[in-house]
Amino acid sequence: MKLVLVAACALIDVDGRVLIAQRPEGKPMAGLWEFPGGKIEQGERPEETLIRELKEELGISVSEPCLAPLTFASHAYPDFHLLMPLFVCRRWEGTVTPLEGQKLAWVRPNRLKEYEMPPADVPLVSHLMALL
Ligand SMILES: Nc1nc2c([nH]c(=O)n2[C@@H]2O[C@H](COP(=O)(O)OP(=O)(O)OP(=O)(O)O)[C@@H](O)[C@H]2O)c(=O)[nH]1
Repeated sequence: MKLVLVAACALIDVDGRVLIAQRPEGKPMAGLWEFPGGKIEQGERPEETLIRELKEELGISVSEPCLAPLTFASHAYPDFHLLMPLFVCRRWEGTVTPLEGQKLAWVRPNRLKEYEMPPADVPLVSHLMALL
């Protein structure tokens, strides 16, 4: 089984809402809502992945001390095993902008269950509810 490492980040705004993004058409699991992030590339640390992905996907600058580890997902998909650390971030520079045509939503943690997420993400929601 292939192990896929992905770094994900829950951005949290001043009202305690969490940012989720909808996977665009044409990608696996299109239409599901997920945390911004992406695959950890060779030689990258998860924090570096997130700083890169948050810039590419959302146009924001995040500094490493603002990324706090919260929990992780370990989930067996049919074709790979996903290991995904989830960080939280409350401070960034710039305006969150959907640079890859994705839909974005700022959601209170107790309403995250109304958004269909990949199966790996479902157990993460209760951690966010406990935090916020
Ligand atoms: N970013 C992100 N990926 C997630 C989450 N949950 C989850 O199962 N994943 C899975 O982790 C992988 C993320 O990699 P990605 O976003 O870089 O991958 P992708 O499908 O866009 O592929 P590509 O980058 O090769 O085009 C995908 O298989 C995605 O379905 C999540 O909350 N955030």
